[in-house]
Amino acid sequence: MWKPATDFTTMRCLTHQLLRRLLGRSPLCVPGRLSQSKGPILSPKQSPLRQSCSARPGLVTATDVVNYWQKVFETNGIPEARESSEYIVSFVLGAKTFQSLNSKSLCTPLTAVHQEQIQQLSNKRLERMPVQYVLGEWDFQDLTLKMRPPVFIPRPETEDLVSLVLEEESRKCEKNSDLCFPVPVPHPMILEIGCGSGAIALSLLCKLPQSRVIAVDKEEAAVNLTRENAHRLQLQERIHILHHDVSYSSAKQLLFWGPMDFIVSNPPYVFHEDMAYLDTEILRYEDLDALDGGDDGMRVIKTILALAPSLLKDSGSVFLEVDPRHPDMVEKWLQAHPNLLLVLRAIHKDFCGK
Ligand SMILES: C[S@@+](CC[C@H](N)C(=O)[O-])C[C@H]1O[C@@H](n2cnc3c(N)ncnc32)[C@H](O)[C@@H]1O
Repeated sequence: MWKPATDFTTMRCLTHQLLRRLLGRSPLCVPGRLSQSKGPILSPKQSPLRQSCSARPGLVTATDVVNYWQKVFETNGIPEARESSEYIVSFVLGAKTFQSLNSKSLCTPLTAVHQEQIQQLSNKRLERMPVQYVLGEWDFQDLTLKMRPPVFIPRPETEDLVSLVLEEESRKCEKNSDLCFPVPVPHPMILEIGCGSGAIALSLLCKLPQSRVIAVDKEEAAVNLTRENAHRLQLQERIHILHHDVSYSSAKQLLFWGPMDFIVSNPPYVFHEDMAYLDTEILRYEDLDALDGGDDGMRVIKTILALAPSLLKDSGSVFLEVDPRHPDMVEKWLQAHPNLLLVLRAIHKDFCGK
């Protein structure tokens, strides 16, 4: 008889602690009440760039421009002003980070074209557009993924979720090789429910070269972006991307590819009443359905757990990213549904201890 296990793992981090760890990475994981946006105080069109030039009179360097836009962002209450400015300037100069620009690039006067590009991108940030959407790309694990509103921007704590699946897979392989007569381990089949930009699915495919992934999302924009990212990364051969709204009756459709070794999901899990307190960046630009988990944040979690017994292999596991309140709630829910034969096997905290 199969005995699926459920691992509960990291949860979306909504603390300033995270901001400290993330400085320079994501402007999105900061908690925040809906800010009272008053619009720009400084108009970047009245740019005092020339005054801030520390190269030759009349010329501006990358450092000047970063300092200038940092001030503009700060004056206008844009979170992570310095990081936003650095990301935009380095992106336009073809670098990932400001720190990676060499001293020559930092001292060379910027061209008018570069200044214009920086101005255009910075104006988007002034509208509270997340830096990831402003740049149109972002890194997740070792991958650079295209980003496009309103598809959910992958958060750094979700990298922990991917690592947990990888650890479980390598544990399984080790266990098998310890056997006197190791059996050939079949290539892992993974189902991701709610793939968004494809961050989890594509990272797993990259790290597990024998694996296959079925990536499902109910939003066409998400499915299209996952497909685009899969092609860009040349991973399209091992991924099936499905536009489907997963419900209690999805088992037959999802079983088309056979039973799964892993179901992984970062589902919408924000309690509905907390939605109004999310950052302005999120509320204005991201698909709120990607975050809103209903009254108890469990709407999609329950659907996944109810489907898991029919979709998993005997030794299969479910990995979910959840809110800190959810593990207890899930345990109670599983106790109330003993017919599912699911066991809550582990709870992992994310890198900021939540
Ligand atoms: C929090 S986002 C996670 C996206 C991506 N996995 C990541 O971690 O960056 C949740 C995703 O689940 C999708 N989703 C929500 N409910 C769904 C459902 N019933 N069936 C399929 N996808 C769903 C949303 O469209 C969204 O893309």
